[in-house]
Amino acid sequence: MTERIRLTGVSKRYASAGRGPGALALHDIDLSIAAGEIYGLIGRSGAGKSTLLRTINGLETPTSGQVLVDGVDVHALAPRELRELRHGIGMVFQQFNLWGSRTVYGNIATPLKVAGWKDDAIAARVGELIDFVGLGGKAFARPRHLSGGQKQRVGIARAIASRPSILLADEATSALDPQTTVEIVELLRSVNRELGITIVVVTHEMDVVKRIADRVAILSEGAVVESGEIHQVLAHPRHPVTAGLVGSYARTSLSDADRAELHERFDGRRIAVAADDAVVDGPLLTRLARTHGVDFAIVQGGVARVKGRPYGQLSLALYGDDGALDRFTAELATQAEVTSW
Ligand SMILES: Nc1ncnc2c1ncn2[C@@H]1O[C@H](COP(=O)(O)OP(=O)(O)OP(=O)(O)O)[C@@H](O)[C@H]1O
Repeated sequence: MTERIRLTGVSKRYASAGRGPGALALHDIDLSIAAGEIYGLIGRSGAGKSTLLRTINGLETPTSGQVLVDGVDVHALAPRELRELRHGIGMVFQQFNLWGSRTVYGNIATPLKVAGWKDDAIAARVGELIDFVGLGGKAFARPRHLSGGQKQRVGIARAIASRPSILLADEATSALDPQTTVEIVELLRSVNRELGITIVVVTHEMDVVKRIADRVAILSEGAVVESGEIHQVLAHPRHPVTAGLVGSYARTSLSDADRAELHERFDGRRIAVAADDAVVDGPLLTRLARTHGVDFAIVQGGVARVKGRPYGQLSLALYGDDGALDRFTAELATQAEVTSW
């Protein structure tokens, strides 16, 4: 694995408006992002996601710690070197940040002009990008005549115009409706797959990281509380903040209120089974139930998939005699994560 971005012990405290210390936006962040992957940073509003993203291209300076991009210490660079580094890092924004007075062509061409490209090279590159992002025929439209999704396509074309190796996406789909979000996520995936660009996606939407990320870090109050491969994190969240994000998204796990209510209705043996491959990609539950003479009802739960692999939870109420229930539960537990509720 070639490491593209590494953060070591990164903390950021904003200057306070008045007396006393300002907000501690980042606390001792360690993160490693590989070349060619899509890395998701998810967390609630105020968790520090944007601040973290902006330390990568030097828009924010950490109070302490180090940010390396391709081994180069971003915050030790002279201004001219930093400008150079930024040519290799594109960025897209929630509100698109297009120049309203310029056409689609003008928006995409501007960073190339600034970088000193010749006019004919710019024309060829912009034409190519307009096709790549699916805006054929719109070259001379102004942003006010474009939909949100089309504006973000321009934003993406502009961000990748000078062939960066990294793209930072700060809530790039948060201003879009669900269908347009899916389309923009697909475009970002093409940027990653076809152009080999490493992408860091900041979002508060679980559905977005689930669709796009290879790996994910969960931020809470300026700290990374959990990180790992996307399926692993969704299927087996270890931190309550992660479980909260996954649970409220997939609505699979029981809240305390659900549990209290369901306990009144189901006072026998109650188990929750993680919706692992073994449980939902085959007839394990019914087979074991038949073998051990047990019946069950699924009282709540859900199964979702990430990269084709299932995750989620099924809450069951079991019916049968104690010995049969013990044997059923014990055998099930050898193949799936089983808890009682
Ligand atoms: N320029 C600033 N000056 C002072 N405090 C700031 C500044 N920018 C952010 N903060 C504070 O730092 C913390 C992290 O903010 P940040 O914008 O990074 O979080 P976020 O997870 O991206 O949230 P959101 O999705 O709401 O933007 C918050 O407490 C915020 O109020």
